[in-house]
Amino acid sequence: AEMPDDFVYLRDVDPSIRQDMRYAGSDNFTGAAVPGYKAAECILLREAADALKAVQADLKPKGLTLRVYDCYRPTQAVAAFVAWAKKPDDPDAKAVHYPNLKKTDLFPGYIATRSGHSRGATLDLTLEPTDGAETHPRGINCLAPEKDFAPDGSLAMGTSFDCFDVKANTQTPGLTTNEMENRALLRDAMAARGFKNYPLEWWHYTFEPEPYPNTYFNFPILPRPDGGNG
Ligand SMILES: C[C@@H](N)C(=O)N[C@H](C)C(=O)O
Ligand SMILES: [Zn+2]
Repeated sequence: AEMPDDFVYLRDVDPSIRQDMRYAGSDNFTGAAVPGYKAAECILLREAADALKAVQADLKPKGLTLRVYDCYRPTQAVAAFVAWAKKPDDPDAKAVHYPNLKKTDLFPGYIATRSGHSRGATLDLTLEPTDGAETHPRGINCLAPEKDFAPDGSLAMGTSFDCFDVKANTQTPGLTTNEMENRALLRDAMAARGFKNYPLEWWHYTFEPEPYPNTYFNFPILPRPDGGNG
């Protein structure tokens, strides 16, 4: 299947939004590149991408930029997550991403068996200073204490991305004032342009009303047709 006409590469809509597409490489909870991610590109429905561009513009005067971790997710990738759940733990990936839970506890709350990401209007993201260094350390426990920033240079949110734990719940108790303010900053910036947060994961947002509320797409994420990859 090919990408339908109403999907776009986010890079074509707003190249200033940082892209750190974790499922296209091995730095994710499965420890390997995920099937269907053949390029490190954020793809979204045009309406969602346009709204995200508006969020990015709103944040610019604050010296902040969005950093996206996952956007459209093919259903073959969701199937690969479900298959992953049936295999034994990789101790390293467990220690980083779900130190307190069993794989079977992760579904469907933290990892969906039928994901909104496959409908094209959902994405995972955070905030970071525009002038911050783009670092990408690996293997750090996602619950490790953060000061002002997460290990990847993004704002401290209390956990890093894809931390499957009660601490990732957006309104979890025990956050510092700074972490609560950062989560609220992201939530308010996204809400202003039509995105709704998923209460179990501070990083997960859906543009509403969804253009395809009942359609789950499975076209692969391919390199941008002009060959540009960044
Ligand atoms: C796996 C995580 N990044 C995520 O997106 N979780 C939600 C529940 C989903 O899979 O749709
Ligand atoms: Zn998500």
